[in-house]
Amino acid sequence: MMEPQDNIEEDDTAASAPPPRSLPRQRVSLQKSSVCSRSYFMVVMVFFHVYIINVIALLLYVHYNNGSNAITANRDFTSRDNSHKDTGASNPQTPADSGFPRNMHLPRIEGIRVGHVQKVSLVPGKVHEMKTLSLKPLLFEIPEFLSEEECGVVVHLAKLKGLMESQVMVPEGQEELNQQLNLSPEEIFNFLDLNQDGQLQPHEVCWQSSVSVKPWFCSLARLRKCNVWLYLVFISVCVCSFTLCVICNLIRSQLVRNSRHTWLYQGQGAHQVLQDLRKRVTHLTRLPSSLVELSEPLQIVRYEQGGHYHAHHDSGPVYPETACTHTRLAANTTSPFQTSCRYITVLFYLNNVEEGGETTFPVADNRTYEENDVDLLDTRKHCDKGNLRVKPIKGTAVFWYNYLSDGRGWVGEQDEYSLHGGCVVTRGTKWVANNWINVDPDYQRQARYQQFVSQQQETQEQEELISELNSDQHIDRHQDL
Ligand SMILES: O=C(O)CCC(=O)C(=O)O
Ligand SMILES: [Fe+2]
Repeated sequence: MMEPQDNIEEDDTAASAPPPRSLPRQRVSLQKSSVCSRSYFMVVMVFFHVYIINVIALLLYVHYNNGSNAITANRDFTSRDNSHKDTGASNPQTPADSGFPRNMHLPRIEGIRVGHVQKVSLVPGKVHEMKTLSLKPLLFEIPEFLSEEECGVVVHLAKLKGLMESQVMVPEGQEELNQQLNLSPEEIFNFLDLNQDGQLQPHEVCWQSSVSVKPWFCSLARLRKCNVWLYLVFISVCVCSFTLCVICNLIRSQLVRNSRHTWLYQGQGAHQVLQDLRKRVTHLTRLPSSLVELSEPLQIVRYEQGGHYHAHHDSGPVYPETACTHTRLAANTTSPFQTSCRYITVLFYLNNVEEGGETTFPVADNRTYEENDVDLLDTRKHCDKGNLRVKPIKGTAVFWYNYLSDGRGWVGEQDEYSLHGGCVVTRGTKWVANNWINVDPDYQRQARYQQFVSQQQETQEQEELISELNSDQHIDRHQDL
């Protein structure tokens, strides 16, 4: 664009003939127009560049917006609208025979109002009463869910199987050990996540830091493992010395939980009481049996006198990048974040506790949460300040939803009000059992998992049939406790 102007000037200077009289005026006007063209040119260029920058910005915006839409679409995948398509005809991966209907909706029991009692039929010839204890979380109590004998059988089986410490003390020098072991962030996370719910509660983190400043107690833990006699000497010293006992209690109160537990398989071949219990839970929750059957085994917990479980969520929040422990195998994901995706907790009381040991829901129905300054998570100190406490009565079951509904019949966000814990057992022992129903908030992942399991079962059945035919021997089913 500069060239025409230059040419004009060159043409002017090249003119060798004496300039006509009008030339100076013409030259002045030429110079004027040159100045105008330059500013015009500058303005045009500025506009041109602004235009180009705008176009690039627009393109970048569209590009990234599409990207985030993809993420949103991925998240929406958990919604029923999408799952209709994704698990339906458009998804050849979800077979009709995987026990996972294409339009599965999770029924959710209505609480109506606190104190509302509804009759439920769980076993032939008996009607149970189910009382709404709170709406946030949706929490119910069912007295006589188990008979006295059934409670006895479950406790007996747990004793036979043997219980392990629910939370072990952490040895000192943990960091150096980590370096030696070369633990990945995921492994360290799982290690810190004492209750394995996929998230780190303040107590879990606090416990780690308290360990580092109390090496003396860690030595106690080591001695306990290594030398029973030395440990007994320590225990005697603790019993005799008032000061030491105070410190012991302090440390115990810092544990997230002070209990022992074991797991009991409830599938084919398990004790009839355990199988019956699972069927009853299916009726109670009104969930598809395939979901209940593929959930965690029954967890039995024993608290000695002084035992507790600080307030916690049984399952953590689920983001698109969070994997569920139960569907992980089939999810084809390498996400370091995982949670147990326990949609429902059914808690059974297996004995009557002499004193204490209530299950607390400190923020249920949000009546006192805002006003309280105290640490409501501390079930040793502040159980009485929580909103709701359930007294453990032998045979009673309580159950609640750890997740809200997504409004379309599937699992939504974590229900923060489902925070709960076990108050300290002040006299006697406490036996409880947890039946957790695992559902992946991502419908597609749950579908793939169920498909995966049914394929495995088919292969196993085929193999069993072949080996039966080959050896012509009867295969005894494994009788698992
Ligand atoms: O012991 C209780 O009352 C509650 C137990 C509990 O929350 C659990 O085991 O996750
Ligand atoms: Fe719990």
